[in-house]
Amino acid sequence: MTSRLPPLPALRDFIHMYRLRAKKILSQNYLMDMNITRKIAKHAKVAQNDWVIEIGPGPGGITRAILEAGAARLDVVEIDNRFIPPLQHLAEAADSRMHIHHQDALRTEIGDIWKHEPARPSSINWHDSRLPAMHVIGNLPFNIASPLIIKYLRDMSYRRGVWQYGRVPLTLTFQLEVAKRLCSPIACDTRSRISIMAQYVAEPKMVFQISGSCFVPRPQVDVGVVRFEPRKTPLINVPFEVLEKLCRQVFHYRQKFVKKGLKTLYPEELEDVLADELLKKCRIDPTTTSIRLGIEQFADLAQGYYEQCERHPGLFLYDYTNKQHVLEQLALEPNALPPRMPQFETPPPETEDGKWNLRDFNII
Ligand SMILES: C[S@@+](CC[C@H](N)C(=O)[O-])C[C@H]1O[C@@H](n2cnc3c(N)ncnc32)[C@H](O)[C@@H]1O
Repeated sequence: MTSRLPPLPALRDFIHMYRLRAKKILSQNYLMDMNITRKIAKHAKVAQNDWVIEIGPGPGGITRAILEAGAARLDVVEIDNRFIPPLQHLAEAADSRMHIHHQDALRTEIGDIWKHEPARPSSINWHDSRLPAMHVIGNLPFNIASPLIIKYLRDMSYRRGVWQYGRVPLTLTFQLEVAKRLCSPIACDTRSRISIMAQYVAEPKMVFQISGSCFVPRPQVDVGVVRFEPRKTPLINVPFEVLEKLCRQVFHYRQKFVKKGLKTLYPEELEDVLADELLKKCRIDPTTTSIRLGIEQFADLAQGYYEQCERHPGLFLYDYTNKQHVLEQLALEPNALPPRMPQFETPPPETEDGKWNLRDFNII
């Protein structure tokens, strides 16, 4: 079922009416084809009465599609003041369903937007198979897509922001190369830090691709639309920041033996001992490469590295590019130990015999 909007000027006319020339500095590439914007809303699974936050609505192509799909409430976050009048035009047509936030998405705590809204859809327990009737959607500017997805994955891992309400799905666009990395399976050239960070806490799926020629102005690259469904239980049990640091160093030398990247986690005097200890404990061949490591091996590495950081205060703060870094001094810093793992309620057993295995997830 769709919700009709009263007659509005066509998107193209909107652009002319409000003189909306794309600004390169804000990576503005508009989607003018309503068939594509409706396809995004459909793949995001927006249903009648759902609540949605849209990042970077611009002239409002996806915004219209979300309203047409029947969203009961739509909050849009847009940084460029030139879009506010056309968005207000749309909001008036949407019969108080739409709310505009003229601000920077990178500085916006999207979880706060609905905090004091009593009519908000019910929260749903993370272990429930159902998802809350809420969505985050955006055709993101390429220049903020990466920091924003990292922020959202971190919030998801801590079940904060909109994820305090349950496993709210995210549907975002990325340049195709980044979309492929997010969804990359093991042993592919596209496998990278972001593949692990996205896949341990969510199930990212590239739902369709959009040719660059569908955007105005046309970007140099094609685009992938990725839908992230948060996992009931993350596949790796260490704080987000610890995994992020481990992955950054492990993927530092993609073509080299994994040990070379791992060594950059430690000060020179400890690098061989601690890298060997970790590899041995995780039963990982030191001559393998990072792209050949499965999520299960990352889970072991992350757990082992976390324990090392607890045993050697200051290690978590160590940065091999900073020549001033000395472990004894870092150990005196207030945050010398890694962050604590957030405590969530124990998940119910996944199978009849109460056991579950990472191999049940087909991404290893
Ligand atoms: C690629 S355009 C997409 C516009 C529209 N969603 C569409 O599909 O046609 C990205 C939009 O994000 C906005 N934007 C850029 N940086 C932003 C930020 N930090 N916070 C919020 N919006 C931002 C731009 O002004 C622009 O409207």
